[in-house]
Amino acid sequence: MTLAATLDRPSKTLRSLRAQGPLVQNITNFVAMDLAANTLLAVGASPAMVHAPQEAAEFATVAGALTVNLGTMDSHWVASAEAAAKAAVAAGRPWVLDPVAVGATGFRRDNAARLLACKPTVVRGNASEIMTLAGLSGAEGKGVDSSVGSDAAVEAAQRLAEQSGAVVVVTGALDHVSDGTRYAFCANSHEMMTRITASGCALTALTGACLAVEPDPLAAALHALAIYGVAAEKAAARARGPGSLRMNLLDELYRLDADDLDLAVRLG
Ligand SMILES: Nc1ncnc2c1ncn2[C@@H]1O[C@H](COP(=O)(O)OP(=O)(O)OP(=O)(O)O)[C@@H](O)[C@H]1O
Ligand SMILES: Cc1ncsc1CCO
Ligand SMILES: [Mg+2]
Repeated sequence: MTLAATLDRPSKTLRSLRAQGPLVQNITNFVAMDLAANTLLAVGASPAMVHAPQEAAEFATVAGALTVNLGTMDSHWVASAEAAAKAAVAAGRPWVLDPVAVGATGFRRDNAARLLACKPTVVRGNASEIMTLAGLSGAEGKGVDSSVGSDAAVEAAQRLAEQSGAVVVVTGALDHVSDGTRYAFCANSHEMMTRITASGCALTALTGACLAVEPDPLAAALHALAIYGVAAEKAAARARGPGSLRMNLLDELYRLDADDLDLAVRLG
């Protein structure tokens, strides 16, 4: 399958990110805050971790995009996230849902259902999470990690996109994107990325940044995967292990040349 010409140039989105430096609000987990904020800064965006019930919704009307990650929620944070998501939608701002470990507990399933009802622009998760949200059983994750490969969740992604109206991203060895009608994948990445906690959560934050500068949500999600995947490959090539991979990932996101990106990316 050949990719539409509008989708196969992630350099355009990277250049827009650097030129516009979008403000991205993140209601994310305690583990991910540092990596997600540094990922956004490295590509040229401005992160703000704003979750207090007194301000989360107000801030969502000002930020270029919102991301909500259900990794370490409590009931107060869920209420903040729901209010912020509704405010973002009312203000015409895109928002991303990351349903961390949604299959693990009833609390997480309830939280994800409440947030899905607030119409996310993009849902980004691993294969177990996307299969659970699509109502397919048999793939309960191992806590926050997936128990199956991403290829097993392609149909679930399409089904969830149709059900929810969101663009759905499933990450893994191949990263898949569906809006229910259109489909694309990104093959760039490195297996060692699974040894860095919150590497998916940081990608969710980057997806928010891309949505703030690219109006087509499928293109924005795919280009976030491309930018992140190419940077991850370059970072892994020089890494001695997960510690230096994490450091190199931020360096490579910062250094990534837009023309090199289009040459290195493997999209389909
Ligand atoms: N088997 C794999 N081979 C190569 N890259 C992978 C593999 N699995 C995941 N990745 C990459 O790792 C990153 C995180 O994806 P993953 O599916 O692990 O997210 P996640 O489970 O939500 O992570 P976390 O919860 O730790 O934030 C993505 O960039 C993805 O492409
Ligand atoms: C390890 C962990 N636990 C809750 S959220 C999180 C970060 C990866 O999803
Ligand atoms: Mg995750």
